[in-house]
Amino acid sequence: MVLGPSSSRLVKASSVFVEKVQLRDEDKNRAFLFSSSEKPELSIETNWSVSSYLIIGPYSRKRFSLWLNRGSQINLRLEAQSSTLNQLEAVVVKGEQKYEILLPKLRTTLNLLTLNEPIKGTEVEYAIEEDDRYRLEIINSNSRSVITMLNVNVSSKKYDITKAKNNCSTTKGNLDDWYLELSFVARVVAYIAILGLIVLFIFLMLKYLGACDSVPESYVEQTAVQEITETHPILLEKKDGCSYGTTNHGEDEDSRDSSSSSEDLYDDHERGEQGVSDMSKAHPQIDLTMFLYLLYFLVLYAMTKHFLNKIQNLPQSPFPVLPIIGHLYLFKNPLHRCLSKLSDRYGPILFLQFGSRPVLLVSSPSAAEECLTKNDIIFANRPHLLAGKHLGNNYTNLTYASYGDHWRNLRRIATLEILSSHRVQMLSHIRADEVRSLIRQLLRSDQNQAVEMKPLFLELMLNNMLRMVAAKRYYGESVEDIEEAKKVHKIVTDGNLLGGTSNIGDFLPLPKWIFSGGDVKSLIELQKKRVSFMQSLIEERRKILTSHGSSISEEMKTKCMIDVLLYLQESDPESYSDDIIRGLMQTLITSGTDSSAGTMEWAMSLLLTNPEVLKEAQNELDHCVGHDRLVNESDLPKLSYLHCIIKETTRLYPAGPLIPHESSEECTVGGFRIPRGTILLINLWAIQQDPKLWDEPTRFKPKRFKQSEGVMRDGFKYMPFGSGRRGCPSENLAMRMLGLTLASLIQCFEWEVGSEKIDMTEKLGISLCKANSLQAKCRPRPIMANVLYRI
Ligand code: HEM
Repeated sequence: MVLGPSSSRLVKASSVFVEKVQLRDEDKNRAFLFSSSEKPELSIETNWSVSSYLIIGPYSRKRFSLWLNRGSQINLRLEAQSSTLNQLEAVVVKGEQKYEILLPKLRTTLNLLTLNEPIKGTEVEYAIEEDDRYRLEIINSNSRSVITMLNVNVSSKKYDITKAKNNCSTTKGNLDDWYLELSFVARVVAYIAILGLIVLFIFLMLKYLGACDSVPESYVEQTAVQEITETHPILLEKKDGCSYGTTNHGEDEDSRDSSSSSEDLYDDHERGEQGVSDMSKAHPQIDLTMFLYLLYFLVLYAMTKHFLNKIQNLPQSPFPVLPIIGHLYLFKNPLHRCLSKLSDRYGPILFLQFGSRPVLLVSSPSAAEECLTKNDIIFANRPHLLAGKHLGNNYTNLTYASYGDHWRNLRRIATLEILSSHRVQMLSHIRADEVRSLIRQLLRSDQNQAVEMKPLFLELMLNNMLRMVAAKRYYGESVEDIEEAKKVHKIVTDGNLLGGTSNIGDFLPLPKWIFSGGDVKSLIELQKKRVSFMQSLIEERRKILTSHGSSISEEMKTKCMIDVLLYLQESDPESYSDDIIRGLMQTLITSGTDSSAGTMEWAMSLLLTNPEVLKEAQNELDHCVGHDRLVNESDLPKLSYLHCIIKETTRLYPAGPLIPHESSEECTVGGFRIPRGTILLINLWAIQQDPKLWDEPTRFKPKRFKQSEGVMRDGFKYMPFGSGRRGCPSENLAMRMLGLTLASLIQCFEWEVGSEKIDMTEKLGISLCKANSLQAKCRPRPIMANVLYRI
């Protein structure tokens, strides 16, 4: 919670439910905590003021959060050079979740000192009408940084704590946000007592309904009446007296009896109908009983689960958790956004139940750090899901394998033999070739027609990966076998589609075939095709290598990944079996194509919606590379603005917005107990757009990364490639590919939006991609004509 200098905040906690309140003050601001059985009066008034010099960058803002109670007054005074003052603004924003900009009570302009350039001031005053969090924002709309003097004068209303009992301490005179943490220890006894009362209440209700319920008996009786034949009603009529024909009653009665048979029949028919209508009344009662039983069961289950979580010291969990489906009823697509909302509401460490599977949802850098450093090995497993079983070769592929010797061996081969800086550098000609081929394709396209970008980026990445893996390209120029290309395209796109879909059967404690029979069939079919395609590539390379016999050169042995691995297979057939080679090929092709192609598409979409950023990137390229040659990979370190663009794109649209891991043993996160076998989801998307960590988090502002050039991580608040043991092994390759492609497209073409507005809707498959593909128009830049002519 936020506090400010000399302020007080009232927190209500019922002593029935709360046993203890703890205050954590990690920044050592020193805060007092008082407890009182009565609500204290808001009657103390204190004045405090702070003056501070601020340096605010161009088009940016500085913010400070305070807690103010109703009746407080806040006065802000800004002083700055007169030429900048008009573009400086101070506002107060109210609210913790929903923001509301307050209007000042008073606004005056002051004439102050006169130096070389006169310093002028402006003053605003606000009256606070509600206890809430308030954010002071100083907005600089100048195109240059400004130095400003900010004076804050607050007349603050505080609660009178003279009648309070316990306390602990503070005072700090600057304007930093003050975050304290209050935790409430639940009074378990109170919860159990209430649970008992609810159970008793439901039980009594059921009992009461049962006692009043003569329906079941009459229901049976009436059913009997309804089933008998025409003569039976007369028999029934005599049931309580004597048997028919042996009566002692008088004649009248006899005659009435005999003559009344048809009436009785009619009466009984009516009674029969009565029975039917009673029966129809009985149904709602039965339904109600069933419903109450169900409700009783649900409440009991949810409350028991809730208590157990508290008793077991598990993190907070949204209430209620339902039997069988757990919290699945809460989710909708896209999952990362939905989970982010849950974290906003319940906190950054949440314990969820995806059907029968426990899930730890983490949405803060500190909790992510705890999972990926202190508990790195414990969380180094991946969750076992259907896709991993069928597409991951029974969880033996690098991405799906559990942490252990097998995974270590695969990871070693991938990082040393395939994705090492040396090998990535050696294969730079492939990337350059493929990017040039993309440019040629765009040059041939109709300039008045919009081009769909995603298929082009996918083909670029696929050709690139297939050439690295098997020295073979499948698309575009100089590809003869179109049918084969289509087949490969389908295998890869189906893999992206099915690999990214979560199956409900993964989470329900029921046999998988009930919910995922169809999905499993498609996964098995697809995997068969993938295995046969990968094996055919291995055989092709094996044939080429054996045909060269011992005359094979060092250069040939390292032409592509399969060659390197087949060569290693000779000396260590077990570590480099065909199975392992196939698995690695599959992993690289699947992990490498969609993530990078998707990021390229996001980056181009963002550039087209922010033409000033595109222009600045083009200027940088013109300045650093010029117009006489095409940009190449060795230029990338000089292109710092382009690097910021890529970082900002992966901040807003990380290819893996939810990083999935699983715990192999019990551990603690944020002081909570996390059981073994818990799926960990780090909501990277939520962390990278957290308003507490990022200024204007949803805006595309590449310059925010200007200070951290060259690095692709900022602690645990920005890590698009993950972190720790299971972090992406291909960051270097991906960054080169992204950098070279975007730089070439920006250097060679002028870009325009293809349709009126670019739709930025997200779709979460194997990676986070655009729901609707980007359509863009491009014209070759005349200034690059000489280069493009030769390309
Ligand atoms: C923009 C491009 C990319 C992004 C943003 C990205 C991001 C990620 C992330 C977030 C993870 C999970 C990290 C974790 O679990 O902690 C990951 C894992 C992985 N990535 Fe990437 N990736 C990209 C490109 C690539 C490429 C081009 C390849 C391969 C050629 C690749 C191969 C892998 C593999 C094999 C893993 C699994 C590692 C393991 O489980 O041990 N990625 N990536």
